[in-house]
Amino acid sequence: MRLLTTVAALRCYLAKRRSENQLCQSEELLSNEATSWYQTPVGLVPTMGALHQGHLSLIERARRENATVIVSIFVNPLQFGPNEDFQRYPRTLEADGQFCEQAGVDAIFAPSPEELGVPQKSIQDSIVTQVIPPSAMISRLCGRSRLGHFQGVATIVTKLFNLVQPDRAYFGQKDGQQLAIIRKLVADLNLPTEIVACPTVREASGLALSSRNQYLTATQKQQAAALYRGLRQAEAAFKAGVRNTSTLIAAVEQELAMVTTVLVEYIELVEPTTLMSLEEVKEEGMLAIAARLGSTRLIDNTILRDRSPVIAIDGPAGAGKSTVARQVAANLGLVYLDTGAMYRAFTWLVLQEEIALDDECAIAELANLCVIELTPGENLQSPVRVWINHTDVTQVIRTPGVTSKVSAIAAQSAVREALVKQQQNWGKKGGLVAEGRDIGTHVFPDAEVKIFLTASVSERARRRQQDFKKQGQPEVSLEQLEKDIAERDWKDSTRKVSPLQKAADAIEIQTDGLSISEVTAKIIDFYQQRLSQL
Ligand SMILES: Nc1ncnc2c1ncn2[C@@H]1O[C@H](COP(=O)(O)OP(=O)(O)OP(=O)(O)O)[C@@H](O)[C@H]1O
Ligand SMILES: CC(C)(CO)[C@@H](O)C(=O)[O-]
Ligand code: BAL
Repeated sequence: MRLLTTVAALRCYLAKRRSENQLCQSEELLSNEATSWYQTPVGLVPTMGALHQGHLSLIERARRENATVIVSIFVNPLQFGPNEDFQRYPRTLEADGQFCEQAGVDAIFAPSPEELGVPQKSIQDSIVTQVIPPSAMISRLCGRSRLGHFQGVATIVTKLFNLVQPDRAYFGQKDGQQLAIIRKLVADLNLPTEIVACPTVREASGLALSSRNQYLTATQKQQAAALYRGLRQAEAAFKAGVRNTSTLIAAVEQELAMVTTVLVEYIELVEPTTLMSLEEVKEEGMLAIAARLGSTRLIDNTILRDRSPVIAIDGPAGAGKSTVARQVAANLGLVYLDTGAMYRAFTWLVLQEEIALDDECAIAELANLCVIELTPGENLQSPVRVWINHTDVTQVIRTPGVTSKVSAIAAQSAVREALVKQQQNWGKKGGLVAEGRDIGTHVFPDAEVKIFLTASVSERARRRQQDFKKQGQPEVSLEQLEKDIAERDWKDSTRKVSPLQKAADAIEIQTDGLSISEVTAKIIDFYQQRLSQL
C-alpha cells in the first residue's frame, strides 16, 4: 500500500495503476473483446481519518467492486466552523495506515491543507473557489447550526473527485444529509462518479460508530445509545402504521426524554433525496437526529420506507435465476421485472433503427429516449408482455437475430444506465422480483430480500447440456460446456459495466441437486422471515 501526500504523487500513481490494470486485463483476456469491458475501476473512500469499523465497511465494499481502492484522509478545515473541533479532531495517520494496509487498500491520499490549496481557515474566511449546494439542502438539519459546513464538504469532495477521478465513491448513510448533498452535486455538475451509499455500522448498543465517539466517556457512550433507541421506537410506530411526522418525532422524543444528559438539537423527518420536510411519510422518509452529550455532537438517522418489498436475485449464468424469479413472483403475487426482456427489447429497437452495434453514441441517444413497458404473462408458461415505444415486441425479442446481439448491447454503459433508471422507477413502489447480475448491489441496493443464486460449474454445464438436448441442438461435451461457463463467469464478474457481484447482505443458495420448486420454496421462506423482521 502506498502513502501519497502530494497531488503529483497521486497523479503518477493513478496513471500507472490504470495502465497496469488494463495491461493485466488484456493479457488475461480469453478472447479479443475490448479491454474497456473489463474491470479497471477506481474506488475512492473519502474520510477524515481516525478510521473505525464504519469506514472499514466502506473500504471492504470498495475492495469488492474495484481494481484500485484509494482512501483519502484529510481533516478538511473548510467544513469546520470557528467554534468547532477542528484542532481537537483525532488525527491518527500511522494507525490509519495500518488499518488500510490490513483492509487491502491500494493507496492512501493524505495531503496537507496547503497541498490541497485550502489553508487552515473556515469556509467563510477561505479564498478558494467554492462549491455551493442548493440552499434548501444546506440550510436545514445540520446546516442550521453548522453554517458553511456543507459548502466545505462539497468543495473538498469536488476537489478529491477531480484529483482521483474515481469510477465509484463510497459514503455512509450515517451522514444522510451529506450523502444527499453529494448525490445532488454529482448529478448537477455531471461528475462521472457513481455514489455508493453504505449502511450505518453500529456498536452493539446501536450507537452509530463515529470518530467523534472518542470524545465520549464510558457513561456518555452508554447514554448516547438513546439516539438509536429513539429511532427504533419510531420505526416500530411506522411499522404499526403511523405515517404522521409529529407522531413519529414524538416517539423519538419520548425515548430521549429518559436520558436527560442527551440535549437534542433537532429531530426532523425529511425526504431522503431532496431533504424537504415531510408532514407524513408517503413513499420514504429520513428520520434524522442531532444531539449533544457534553461537548460531543452526534448524529444518526433511519430510513422509513413504505413500499412492498423488493426481491433481488443475482447469480451467474445458468443458475436458473429467471425461472425461479418468475415462480417466486407468481407464488407471492409480486411483479416479475424481466430485466433480460428489457435489454432484448432495446436490442430489437437498435436493429429496427439500423444503428451499427458499435455506434455507442447513437445507441446512447436511443436508450435515453425509449420507453419500455412490461406486463405479467397470462400464466407461468406465457412470457412477460413487452412493449417498446408502444410496439408489442413480446415474440420478436426471442428470435436468434435479437438473442445474438443482446450481450453486446447490454454491455454498453449508457444502455445500462438508461434501462436501470427505468427499472429503479418501477422499484419505487416495490412489490417486485428482479433477477440479473447486479440487482442487489446496484439496481436495488435497498432491496428487502437479496438472494445470490448459484450452482457449481459442473451442475450448470449438465443443465445446459440437457437444455440443448431438449431443444434438439447438437450435443456439446460437458468439458467444453464447463470451460465456456467458467469463462463466462470470469467475464461477468470482471467486466467494468455492472459486474456480477454478490451483495454483502445477500443470502447465497447453492442449487446443486435442488429442483426449481425447492429453490422457490427456500426463497419464499427467506422472504417471509425477512418480512417478519421489517
Ligand atoms: N458508522 C458508520 N457507518 C457507515 N459509514 C460511516 C460510519 N461512520 C462514518 N462513516 C462514513 O465514513 C466516511 C468518512 O466519515 P468521517 O471520516 O467523517 O468519519 P465519521 O465517523 O463520520 O467522523 P465524525 O465523527 O466526523 O462524524 C463518511 O462517508 C461517513 O458517512
Ligand atoms: C466526506 C468527507 C470526508 C469530506 O471531508 C467528510 O465530510 C466525512 O468524513 O464525512
Ligand atoms: N462525517 C462527518 C463530517 C463532519 O462532521 O465534519
